[in-house]
Amino acid sequence: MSSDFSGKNMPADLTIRASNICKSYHIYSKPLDRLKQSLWRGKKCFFKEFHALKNVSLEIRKGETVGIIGSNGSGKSTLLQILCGILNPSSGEIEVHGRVAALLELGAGFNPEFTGRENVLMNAAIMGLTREQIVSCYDQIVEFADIGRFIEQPVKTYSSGMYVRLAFATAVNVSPDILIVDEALSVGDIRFQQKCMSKIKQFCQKGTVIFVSHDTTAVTELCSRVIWIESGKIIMDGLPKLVVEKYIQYMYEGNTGTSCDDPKTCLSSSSYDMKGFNFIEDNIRQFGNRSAVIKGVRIQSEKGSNGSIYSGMPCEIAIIIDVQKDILNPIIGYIVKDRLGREIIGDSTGLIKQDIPGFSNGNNYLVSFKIENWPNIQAGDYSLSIAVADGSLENHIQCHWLHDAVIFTNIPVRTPAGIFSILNTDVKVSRFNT
Ligand SMILES: Nc1ncnc2c1ncn2[C@@H]1O[C@H](COP(=O)(O)OP(=O)(O)OP(=O)(O)O)[C@@H](O)[C@H]1O
Repeated sequence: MSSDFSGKNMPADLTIRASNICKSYHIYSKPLDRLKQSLWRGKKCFFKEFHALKNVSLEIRKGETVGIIGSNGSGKSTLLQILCGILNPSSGEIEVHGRVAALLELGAGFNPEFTGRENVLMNAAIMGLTREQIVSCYDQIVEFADIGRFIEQPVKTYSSGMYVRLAFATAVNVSPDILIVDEALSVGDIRFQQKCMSKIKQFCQKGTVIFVSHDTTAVTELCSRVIWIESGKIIMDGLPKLVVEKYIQYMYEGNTGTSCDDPKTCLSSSSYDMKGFNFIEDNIRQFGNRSAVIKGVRIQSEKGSNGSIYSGMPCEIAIIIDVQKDILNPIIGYIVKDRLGREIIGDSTGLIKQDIPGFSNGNNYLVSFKIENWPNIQAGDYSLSIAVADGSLENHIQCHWLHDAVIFTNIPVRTPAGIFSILNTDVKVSRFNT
Protein backbone atom coordinates (compact mmCIF):
# COMPACT_ATOMS: atom_id res chain seq x y z
CA MET A 1 0.00 0.00 0.00
CA SER A 2 1.33 3.46 -0.82
CA SER A 3 -0.05 6.99 -0.97
CA ASP A 4 1.67 9.84 -2.75
CA PHE A 5 0.01 13.20 -2.33
CA SER A 6 2.71 15.03 -4.28
CA GLY A 7 1.79 13.31 -7.52
CA LYS A 8 5.30 13.88 -8.85
CA ASN A 9 5.46 10.54 -10.66
CA MET A 10 2.24 11.05 -12.58
CA PRO A 11 1.81 12.30 -16.16
CA ALA A 12 1.23 16.08 -16.09
CA ASP A 13 -2.38 15.88 -17.29
CA LEU A 14 -3.45 13.58 -14.44
CA THR A 15 -4.56 14.80 -11.06
CA ILE A 16 -5.50 11.47 -9.44
CA ARG A 17 -4.29 7.97 -10.15
CA ALA A 18 -5.50 5.01 -8.12
CA SER A 19 -4.08 1.57 -8.88
CA ASN A 20 -5.60 -1.65 -7.58
CA ILE A 21 -7.10 -0.07 -4.47
CA CYS A 22 -8.52 -2.57 -2.00
CA LYS A 23 -10.11 -1.76 1.32
CA SER A 24 -11.19 -4.45 3.72
CA TYR A 25 -12.71 -4.30 7.17
CA HIS A 26 -12.77 -6.86 9.93
CA ILE A 27 -16.35 -7.60 10.91
CA TYR A 28 -16.94 -9.06 14.35
CA SER A 29 -20.30 -10.63 15.02
CA LYS A 30 -20.14 -9.58 18.71
CA PRO A 31 -17.99 -7.04 20.63
CA LEU A 32 -16.38 -9.79 22.71
CA ASP A 33 -14.83 -11.29 19.57
CA ARG A 34 -12.82 -8.09 19.12
CA LEU A 35 -11.34 -8.53 22.56
CA LYS A 36 -10.67 -12.24 21.93
CA GLN A 37 -8.93 -11.34 18.69
CA SER A 38 -6.51 -9.03 20.47
CA LEU A 39 -5.86 -11.64 23.18
CA TRP A 40 -5.19 -14.43 20.69
CA ARG A 41 -2.85 -12.13 18.74
CA GLY A 42 -3.68 -13.53 15.34
CA LYS A 43 -3.34 -17.21 16.29
CA LYS A 44 -7.07 -17.64 15.86
CA CYS A 45 -9.47 -15.64 13.71
CA PHE A 46 -12.65 -14.19 15.26
CA PHE A 47 -13.66 -11.90 12.42
CA LYS A 48 -14.92 -12.10 8.89
CA GLU A 49 -13.18 -10.01 6.29
CA PHE A 50 -15.40 -7.62 4.36
CA HIS A 51 -14.06 -6.16 1.12
CA ALA A 52 -15.49 -2.67 0.65
CA LEU A 53 -13.28 -1.95 -2.39
CA LYS A 54 -11.86 -4.60 -4.69
CA ASN A 55 -9.01 -3.69 -7.00
CA VAL A 56 -10.30 -0.28 -8.00
CA SER A 57 -8.13 1.49 -10.56
CA LEU A 58 -8.90 4.88 -12.05
CA GLU A 59 -7.26 7.94 -13.49
CA ILE A 60 -8.76 11.41 -13.28
CA ARG A 61 -7.46 14.13 -15.55
CA LYS A 62 -7.11 17.77 -14.56
CA GLY A 63 -10.33 19.68 -15.16
CA GLU A 64 -12.58 16.61 -15.36
CA THR A 65 -15.93 16.59 -13.53
CA VAL A 66 -16.46 13.01 -12.49
CA GLY A 67 -19.66 11.67 -10.96
CA ILE A 68 -19.62 8.54 -8.83
CA ILE A 69 -22.85 6.58 -8.52
CA GLY A 70 -23.79 3.23 -7.03
CA SER A 71 -26.32 1.72 -4.69
CA ASN A 72 -26.14 2.07 -0.89
CA GLY A 73 -23.05 0.48 0.55
CA SER A 74 -21.39 0.01 -2.84
CA GLY A 75 -18.16 1.71 -1.71
CA LYS A 76 -18.47 5.31 -2.99
CA SER A 77 -17.70 7.06 0.32
CA THR A 78 -14.88 4.66 1.06
CA LEU A 79 -13.31 5.50 -2.29
CA LEU A 80 -13.69 9.25 -1.72
CA GLN A 81 -12.16 9.02 1.74
CA ILE A 82 -9.18 7.19 0.27
CA LEU A 83 -8.83 9.79 -2.51
CA CYS A 84 -8.81 12.58 0.10
CA GLY A 85 -6.27 10.80 2.28
CA ILE A 86 -8.71 10.48 5.22
CA LEU A 87 -8.59 6.68 4.95
CA ASN A 88 -5.72 4.40 4.01
CA PRO A 89 -6.33 1.62 1.50
CA SER A 90 -5.56 -1.94 2.63
CA SER A 91 -3.54 -2.36 -0.57
CA GLY A 92 -2.93 -0.55 -3.82
CA GLU A 93 -1.42 2.78 -4.74
CA ILE A 94 -2.88 6.23 -4.71
CA GLU A 95 -1.31 9.34 -6.22
CA VAL A 96 -2.86 12.78 -5.98
CA HIS A 97 -1.53 15.98 -7.44
CA GLY A 98 -3.13 19.19 -6.19
CA ARG A 99 -4.85 20.67 -3.19
CA VAL A 100 -7.97 18.70 -2.24
CA ALA A 101 -11.00 20.29 -0.56
CA ALA A 102 -13.49 17.69 0.52
CA LEU A 103 -17.08 18.08 1.49
CA LEU A 104 -17.78 14.62 2.77
CA GLU A 105 -20.35 13.84 5.39
CA LEU A 106 -21.91 16.43 7.63
CA GLY A 107 -19.85 16.74 10.78
CA ALA A 108 -16.49 16.05 9.19
CA GLY A 109 -13.90 18.79 9.09
CA PHE A 110 -15.15 21.19 11.75
CA ASN A 111 -14.45 21.23 15.47
CA PRO A 112 -17.86 21.56 17.18
CA GLU A 113 -16.48 23.62 20.07
CA PHE A 114 -14.96 26.30 17.81
CA THR A 115 -16.97 29.15 16.34
CA GLY A 116 -17.73 29.28 12.63
CA ARG A 117 -15.04 31.93 12.17
CA GLU A 118 -12.41 29.87 14.01
CA ASN A 119 -13.27 26.76 12.00
CA VAL A 120 -13.01 28.64 8.71
CA LEU A 121 -9.60 30.06 9.66
CA MET A 122 -8.38 26.67 10.84
CA ASN A 123 -9.59 24.91 7.69
CA ALA A 124 -7.98 27.50 5.44
CA ALA A 125 -4.70 27.13 7.34
CA ILE A 126 -4.85 23.32 7.06
CA MET A 127 -5.37 23.77 3.32
CA GLY A 128 -2.03 25.58 3.24
CA LEU A 129 -3.30 29.10 2.54
CA THR A 130 -1.08 31.98 3.57
CA ARG A 131 -2.29 34.64 6.05
CA GLU A 132 -2.99 37.04 3.15
CA GLN A 133 -4.89 34.39 1.19
CA ILE A 134 -6.95 33.56 4.29
CA VAL A 135 -7.82 37.21 4.86
CA SER A 136 -8.84 37.62 1.23
CA CYS A 137 -11.08 34.52 1.12
CA TYR A 138 -12.64 34.91 4.59
CA ASP A 139 -15.19 37.55 3.54
CA GLN A 140 -16.20 35.52 0.48
CA ILE A 141 -16.80 32.48 2.70
CA VAL A 142 -18.94 34.44 5.16
CA GLU A 143 -20.91 36.05 2.36
CA PHE A 144 -21.52 32.74 0.59
CA ALA A 145 -22.53 30.90 3.79
CA ASP A 146 -24.93 33.71 4.69
CA ILE A 147 -25.49 32.53 8.27
CA GLY A 148 -25.43 36.00 9.82
CA ARG A 149 -24.31 36.39 13.43
CA PHE A 150 -23.99 32.59 13.83
CA ILE A 151 -20.49 32.88 12.37
CA GLU A 152 -19.39 33.93 15.89
CA GLN A 153 -21.16 30.99 17.59
CA PRO A 154 -19.71 27.50 18.21
CA VAL A 155 -20.69 25.24 15.31
CA LYS A 156 -22.24 22.73 17.74
CA THR A 157 -25.14 25.22 18.01
CA TYR A 158 -25.73 25.19 14.23
CA SER A 159 -28.64 23.53 12.47
CA SER A 160 -27.59 20.96 9.87
CA GLY A 161 -28.48 23.51 7.16
CA MET A 162 -26.21 26.18 8.66
CA TYR A 163 -23.44 23.68 9.10
CA VAL A 164 -23.48 22.58 5.49
CA ARG A 165 -23.66 26.19 4.30
CA LEU A 166 -20.46 27.03 6.13
CA ALA A 167 -18.75 23.76 5.21
CA PHE A 168 -19.59 24.22 1.53
CA ALA A 169 -18.65 27.90 1.52
CA THR A 170 -15.27 27.04 3.05
CA ALA A 171 -14.56 24.13 0.71
CA VAL A 172 -15.21 26.06 -2.50
CA ASN A 173 -13.56 29.33 -1.49
CA VAL A 174 -10.17 28.10 -0.32
CA SER A 175 -8.92 27.75 -3.92
CA PRO A 176 -8.63 23.97 -4.10
CA ASP A 177 -7.42 22.19 -7.24
CA ILE A 178 -9.71 19.23 -6.60
CA LEU A 179 -13.16 19.55 -5.07
CA ILE A 180 -14.73 16.38 -3.68
CA VAL A 181 -18.43 16.57 -2.83
CA ASP A 182 -20.36 13.68 -1.28
CA GLU A 183 -24.13 14.09 -1.23
CA ALA A 184 -23.74 17.07 1.07
CA LEU A 185 -25.93 19.12 -1.20
CA SER A 186 -29.02 17.22 -0.15
CA VAL A 187 -28.96 19.27 3.05
CA GLY A 188 -30.00 22.90 2.99
CA ASP A 189 -32.89 24.61 1.31
CA ILE A 190 -33.51 24.66 -2.41
CA ARG A 191 -32.07 28.17 -2.84
CA PHE A 192 -28.84 27.14 -1.20
CA GLN A 193 -28.73 23.91 -3.22
CA GLN A 194 -29.08 25.97 -6.39
CA LYS A 195 -26.38 28.36 -5.21
CA CYS A 196 -24.05 25.42 -4.51
CA MET A 197 -24.77 23.88 -7.89
CA SER A 198 -23.94 27.07 -9.69
CA LYS A 199 -20.75 27.45 -7.63
CA ILE A 200 -19.74 23.87 -8.47
CA LYS A 201 -20.46 24.56 -12.14
CA GLN A 202 -18.22 27.64 -11.95
CA PHE A 203 -15.55 25.60 -10.22
CA CYS A 204 -15.75 22.95 -12.96
CA GLN A 205 -14.48 25.56 -15.45
CA LYS A 206 -11.08 25.64 -13.79
CA GLY A 207 -10.74 22.72 -11.35
CA THR A 208 -11.30 19.00 -11.00
CA VAL A 209 -14.53 17.89 -9.34
CA ILE A 210 -15.52 14.50 -7.99
CA PHE A 211 -19.19 14.40 -7.15
CA VAL A 212 -20.88 11.48 -5.39
CA SER A 213 -24.63 11.44 -5.46
CA HIS A 214 -27.71 9.28 -5.70
CA ASP A 215 -29.29 12.07 -7.73
CA THR A 216 -28.73 10.80 -11.24
CA THR A 217 -30.20 13.98 -12.75
CA ALA A 218 -27.68 16.18 -10.97
CA VAL A 219 -24.86 13.80 -11.91
CA THR A 220 -25.87 13.73 -15.57
CA GLU A 221 -26.22 17.50 -15.67
CA LEU A 222 -22.97 18.32 -13.93
CA CYS A 223 -20.48 15.66 -14.93
CA SER A 224 -18.48 14.96 -18.05
CA ARG A 225 -17.83 11.40 -16.95
CA VAL A 226 -19.55 8.99 -14.54
CA ILE A 227 -18.12 6.00 -12.70
CA TRP A 228 -20.58 3.41 -11.43
CA ILE A 229 -19.45 1.33 -8.46
CA GLU A 230 -21.24 -1.75 -7.20
CA SER A 231 -20.07 -4.13 -4.45
CA GLY A 232 -16.70 -2.39 -4.31
CA LYS A 233 -15.93 -2.75 -8.03
CA ILE A 234 -16.11 -0.38 -10.97
CA ILE A 235 -18.94 -1.63 -13.19
CA MET A 236 -18.89 1.13 -15.79
CA ASP A 237 -16.93 4.29 -16.50
CA GLY A 238 -17.98 6.57 -19.33
CA LEU A 239 -20.40 9.16 -20.64
CA PRO A 240 -22.96 10.20 -17.99
CA LYS A 241 -26.07 9.40 -19.99
CA LEU A 242 -24.95 5.87 -20.88
CA VAL A 243 -23.72 5.00 -17.40
CA VAL A 244 -26.77 6.47 -15.63
CA GLU A 245 -29.19 4.62 -17.93
CA LYS A 246 -27.49 1.28 -17.24
CA TYR A 247 -27.42 2.02 -13.53
CA ILE A 248 -31.13 2.90 -13.41
CA GLN A 249 -31.96 -0.27 -15.31
CA TYR A 250 -29.86 -2.30 -12.88
CA MET A 251 -31.48 -0.65 -9.85
CA TYR A 252 -35.00 -1.41 -11.00
CA GLU A 253 -34.43 -4.82 -12.48
CA GLY A 254 -32.46 -5.90 -9.45
CA ASN A 255 -35.12 -4.54 -7.11
CA THR A 256 -37.92 -7.08 -7.29
CA GLY A 257 -38.59 -7.15 -3.55
CA THR A 258 -41.95 -5.46 -3.68
CA SER A 259 -43.19 -6.62 -7.06
CA CYS A 260 -45.43 -9.56 -7.51
CA ASP A 261 -44.60 -11.82 -10.46
CA ASP A 262 -47.52 -14.10 -9.90
CA PRO A 263 -50.19 -11.53 -9.31
CA LYS A 264 -53.07 -13.87 -9.88
CA THR A 265 -52.50 -14.97 -6.32
CA CYS A 266 -52.93 -11.32 -5.29
CA LEU A 267 -56.22 -10.55 -7.01
CA SER A 268 -59.18 -12.89 -7.03
CA SER A 269 -60.97 -12.20 -10.31
CA SER A 270 -59.09 -10.62 -13.16
CA SER A 271 -57.42 -11.77 -16.31
CA TYR A 272 -55.49 -8.50 -16.52
CA ASP A 273 -51.70 -8.81 -16.88
CA MET A 274 -50.49 -7.89 -13.40
CA LYS A 275 -46.75 -8.03 -13.90
CA GLY A 276 -44.71 -5.28 -12.29
CA PHE A 277 -47.16 -4.14 -9.62
CA ASN A 278 -45.71 -2.63 -6.48
CA PHE A 279 -47.61 -4.07 -3.57
CA ILE A 280 -48.12 -1.61 -0.79
CA GLU A 281 -46.15 -2.06 2.37
CA ASP A 282 -46.80 -0.56 5.81
CA ASN A 283 -43.80 1.77 5.66
CA ILE A 284 -45.51 3.90 3.00
CA ARG A 285 -47.08 7.00 4.54
CA GLN A 286 -50.85 6.72 4.25
CA PHE A 287 -54.18 7.79 5.70
CA GLY A 288 -57.93 7.35 5.14
CA ASN A 289 -60.85 5.44 6.63
CA ARG A 290 -59.77 2.33 4.71
CA SER A 291 -63.25 1.45 3.43
CA ALA A 292 -61.35 0.88 0.18
CA VAL A 293 -57.68 -0.05 0.40
CA ILE A 294 -55.09 0.42 -2.35
CA LYS A 295 -53.25 -2.88 -2.58
CA GLY A 296 -51.02 -2.36 -5.57
CA VAL A 297 -49.85 0.37 -7.93
CA ARG A 298 -48.01 0.22 -11.20
CA ILE A 299 -46.78 2.84 -13.61
CA GLN A 300 -45.31 1.74 -16.89
CA SER A 301 -44.51 2.98 -20.33
CA GLU A 302 -45.68 0.99 -23.30
CA LYS A 303 -42.04 0.40 -24.14
CA GLY A 304 -39.01 0.47 -21.90
CA SER A 305 -37.63 -1.27 -18.90
CA ASN A 306 -39.35 -1.63 -15.55
CA GLY A 307 -39.17 1.54 -13.46
CA SER A 308 -38.38 3.88 -16.35
CA ILE A 309 -41.10 6.03 -17.86
CA TYR A 310 -40.52 7.50 -21.29
CA SER A 311 -41.86 10.93 -22.17
CA GLY A 312 -43.85 11.13 -25.39
CA MET A 313 -44.93 7.50 -25.14
CA PRO A 314 -48.15 5.93 -23.96
CA CYS A 315 -48.10 5.30 -20.24
CA GLU A 316 -50.45 3.52 -17.87
CA ILE A 317 -51.02 4.05 -14.17
CA ALA A 318 -52.86 1.05 -12.75
CA ILE A 319 -54.24 0.66 -9.24
CA ILE A 320 -55.64 -2.37 -7.44
CA ILE A 321 -58.28 -1.55 -4.86
CA ASP A 322 -59.64 -3.93 -2.24
CA VAL A 323 -63.11 -2.75 -1.22
CA GLN A 324 -64.10 -3.36 2.39
CA LYS A 325 -67.37 -1.35 2.49
CA ASP A 326 -69.65 -0.28 -0.35
CA ILE A 327 -68.33 2.90 -2.04
CA LEU A 328 -71.17 4.68 -3.77
CA ASN A 329 -69.23 7.34 -5.70
CA PRO A 330 -65.59 6.37 -6.05
CA ILE A 331 -63.04 8.96 -7.12
CA ILE A 332 -59.51 7.77 -7.89
CA GLY A 333 -56.63 10.13 -8.47
CA TYR A 334 -52.86 10.39 -8.72
CA ILE A 335 -50.17 13.02 -8.22
CA VAL A 336 -46.60 12.90 -9.52
CA LYS A 337 -44.04 14.79 -7.42
CA ASP A 338 -40.44 15.62 -8.23
CA ARG A 339 -37.50 15.15 -5.88
CA LEU A 340 -38.17 18.52 -4.30
CA GLY A 341 -41.73 17.45 -3.50
CA ARG A 342 -43.25 19.72 -6.16
CA GLU A 343 -46.51 18.41 -7.62
CA ILE A 344 -45.78 18.15 -11.32
CA ILE A 345 -48.63 16.14 -12.85
CA GLY A 346 -51.92 15.00 -11.41
CA ASP A 347 -55.39 13.90 -12.37
CA SER A 348 -58.45 12.15 -11.02
CA THR A 349 -61.57 10.48 -12.31
CA GLY A 350 -63.46 13.43 -10.74
CA LEU A 351 -61.48 15.99 -12.77
CA ILE A 352 -61.74 13.91 -15.92
CA LYS A 353 -65.51 13.91 -15.17
CA GLN A 354 -65.68 10.21 -15.59
CA ASP A 355 -68.34 8.61 -13.46
CA ILE A 356 -67.22 5.34 -12.00
CA PRO A 357 -69.85 2.77 -11.03
CA GLY A 358 -70.01 2.12 -7.26
CA PHE A 359 -67.59 -0.38 -5.73
CA SER A 360 -69.19 -3.18 -3.76
CA ASN A 361 -67.92 -4.62 -0.53
CA GLY A 362 -65.72 -7.71 -0.70
CA ASN A 363 -64.49 -7.15 -4.27
CA ASN A 364 -61.21 -6.12 -5.82
CA TYR A 365 -61.14 -3.50 -8.58
CA LEU A 366 -58.52 -2.50 -11.03
CA VAL A 367 -58.48 1.15 -12.15
CA SER A 368 -56.30 2.06 -15.08
CA PHE A 369 -55.38 5.56 -16.30
CA LYS A 370 -54.17 5.32 -19.88
CA ILE A 371 -52.20 8.38 -20.89
CA GLU A 372 -51.58 8.76 -24.59
CA ASN A 373 -48.42 10.89 -24.42
CA TRP A 374 -46.57 11.02 -21.14
CA PRO A 375 -45.40 14.64 -20.72
CA ASN A 376 -41.85 15.67 -21.44
CA ILE A 377 -40.68 16.33 -17.88
CA GLN A 378 -37.09 16.65 -16.66
CA ALA A 379 -34.93 13.53 -16.40
CA GLY A 380 -34.82 12.18 -12.86
CA ASP A 381 -36.67 10.39 -10.11
CA TYR A 382 -40.31 11.07 -9.33
CA SER A 383 -42.84 9.67 -6.87
CA LEU A 384 -46.41 8.70 -7.55
CA SER A 385 -49.05 9.27 -4.85
CA ILE A 386 -52.46 7.62 -5.21
CA ALA A 387 -55.82 8.22 -3.55
CA VAL A 388 -59.29 6.68 -3.47
CA ALA A 389 -62.17 8.71 -2.10
CA ASP A 390 -65.96 8.42 -1.85
CA GLY A 391 -68.19 11.38 -2.79
CA SER A 392 -68.00 14.30 -5.19
CA LEU A 393 -65.02 16.41 -6.24
CA GLU A 394 -66.08 19.16 -3.85
CA ASN A 395 -67.19 16.98 -0.96
CA HIS A 396 -65.65 13.58 -0.39
CA ILE A 397 -64.19 11.32 2.26
CA GLN A 398 -60.71 9.90 1.76
CA CYS A 399 -60.80 6.10 1.85
CA HIS A 400 -57.10 5.61 1.28
CA TRP A 401 -54.30 8.01 0.37
CA LEU A 402 -50.78 6.74 -0.26
CA HIS A 403 -47.96 9.24 -0.30
CA ASP A 404 -45.14 8.36 -2.72
CA ALA A 405 -46.38 4.82 -3.32
CA VAL A 406 -44.03 4.20 -6.26
CA ILE A 407 -40.77 5.78 -7.34
CA PHE A 408 -39.95 5.89 -11.03
CA THR A 409 -37.36 7.46 -13.28
CA ASN A 410 -38.40 9.67 -16.14
CA ILE A 411 -36.57 9.65 -19.42
CA PRO A 412 -37.43 12.75 -21.45
CA VAL A 413 -37.41 12.91 -25.24
CA ARG A 414 -35.23 16.01 -24.95
CA THR A 415 -34.22 18.25 -22.07
CA PRO A 416 -37.01 20.68 -21.21
CA ALA A 417 -36.04 24.25 -20.32
CA GLY A 418 -38.46 24.34 -17.38
CA ILE A 419 -40.28 21.63 -15.44
CA PHE A 420 -41.67 20.26 -18.70
CA SER A 421 -41.77 21.11 -22.37
CA ILE A 422 -44.35 20.56 -25.05
CA LEU A 423 -43.48 17.95 -27.60
CA ASN A 424 -44.34 18.29 -31.28
CA THR A 425 -43.46 21.98 -31.32
CA ASP A 426 -42.79 23.30 -34.79
CA VAL A 427 -40.27 26.14 -35.14
CA LYS A 428 -40.30 28.33 -38.25
CA VAL A 429 -37.97 31.22 -38.97
CA SER A 430 -38.63 33.81 -41.66
CA ARG A 431 -36.75 36.93 -42.56
CA PHE A 432 -38.52 40.19 -43.12
CA ASN A 433 -37.51 43.74 -43.88
CA THR A 434 -39.11 46.76 -42.29
N1 LIG B 1 -15.57 1.22 9.36
C1 LIG B 1 -16.23 0.25 8.73
N2 LIG B 1 -16.26 -1.00 9.23
C2 LIG B 1 -16.90 -1.98 8.58
N3 LIG B 1 -17.54 -1.83 7.40
C3 LIG B 1 -17.54 -0.60 6.87
C4 LIG B 1 -16.88 0.51 7.49
N4 LIG B 1 -17.05 1.60 6.69
C5 LIG B 1 -17.78 1.18 5.64
N5 LIG B 1 -18.07 -0.13 5.73
C6 LIG B 1 -18.83 -0.93 4.78
O1 LIG B 1 -18.25 -0.76 3.48
C7 LIG B 1 -19.26 -0.75 2.49
C8 LIG B 1 -19.10 0.48 1.64
O2 LIG B 1 -19.47 1.61 2.41
P1 LIG B 1 -19.55 3.07 1.80
O3 LIG B 1 -19.92 3.99 2.90
O4 LIG B 1 -18.30 3.34 1.05
O5 LIG B 1 -20.74 2.91 0.78
P2 LIG B 1 -21.49 4.03 -0.09
O6 LIG B 1 -21.49 3.55 -1.50
O7 LIG B 1 -20.89 5.37 0.16
O8 LIG B 1 -22.94 3.95 0.53
P3 LIG B 1 -24.11 5.06 0.65
O9 LIG B 1 -24.60 5.32 -0.73
O10 LIG B 1 -25.13 4.33 1.47
O11 LIG B 1 -23.53 6.24 1.35
C9 LIG B 1 -20.58 -0.84 3.22
O12 LIG B 1 -21.06 -2.16 3.18
C10 LIG B 1 -20.26 -0.43 4.63
O13 LIG B 1 -21.11 -1.09 5.54
